[in-house]
Amino acid sequence: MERFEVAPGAVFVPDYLDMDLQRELLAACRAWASGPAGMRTVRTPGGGAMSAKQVCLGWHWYPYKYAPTVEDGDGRPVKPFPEWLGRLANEAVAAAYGPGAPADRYDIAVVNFYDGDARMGMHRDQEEKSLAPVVSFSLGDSCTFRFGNTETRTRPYRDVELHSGDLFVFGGASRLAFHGVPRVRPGTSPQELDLKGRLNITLRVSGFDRPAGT
Ligand SMILES: O=C(O)CCC(=O)C(=O)O
Ligand SMILES: [Fe+2]
Repeated sequence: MERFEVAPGAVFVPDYLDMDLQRELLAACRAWASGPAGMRTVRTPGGGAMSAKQVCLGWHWYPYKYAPTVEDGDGRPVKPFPEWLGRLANEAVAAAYGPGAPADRYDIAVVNFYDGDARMGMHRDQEEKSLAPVVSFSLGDSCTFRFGNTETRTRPYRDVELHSGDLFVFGGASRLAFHGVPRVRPGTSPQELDLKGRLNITLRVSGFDRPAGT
C-alpha cells in the first residue's frame, strides 16, 4: 500500500478501502443520515450555513462544541458509535503510521455530505479533549483536500486530491493543523458506487467521560 506523508504526522493512503467496504460504508451512512438525529444543515453563529450537510455518531458536534443530543436540531440523542467503526479507525491508523501505532478509543464519527458545489472552509478539529489522530475516509466524488499548518488558515498548505476509497490520517504535530475542502468534482464518483456527491467519514477520539446512561 502506498503512503505519503503530506506534513509531519499527516499521512495520505490512496485506495485504502476496497469497493465492498466502500459499499458497506455508504449503506451505513444512508442509515445514519435518516432521522431521528439524522443529517442536517449546520448553522454557524454568524448566521451562515455550512454547505456540507452533517450527521454525527457518538457525540454530536455543532459550532463549536460537542453534546450528547442534537442541540441545534431535533434535540434527540446522537446515534451510538458502533464498535466496528472503532476497529476500522484503529486499523486505518496502523495502516498510516505502521503497526506500532497505539490503538485508541474512537468514539466520534462526523459524516459530511457534499453535493453540487459544497465545500468546507479552513478550520481545525479542536473541540476534542484527546489528541489522538483523526481518521478520514472519502466516498464518491473526488475533491481537493487542503492540508495546512497549525498557525494560520493560509499558506503554507498542500492540496491533495482525495478519491473514493482514500484514507487520510492526521495526528502528532499535524493534529491541530488547519484543513478544508475548497472544491469537489461533481460526477467523478466511481460507476460501481451508487453515490452522487461526496461523503466524508471523519473518526475522532473525544477523550470525554461519557455520563452514565448515555
Ligand atoms: O470532508 C473532508 O474531507 C474534511 C472534513 C472535515 O475536515 C471535518 O469534518 O472536520
Ligand atoms: Fe476537519
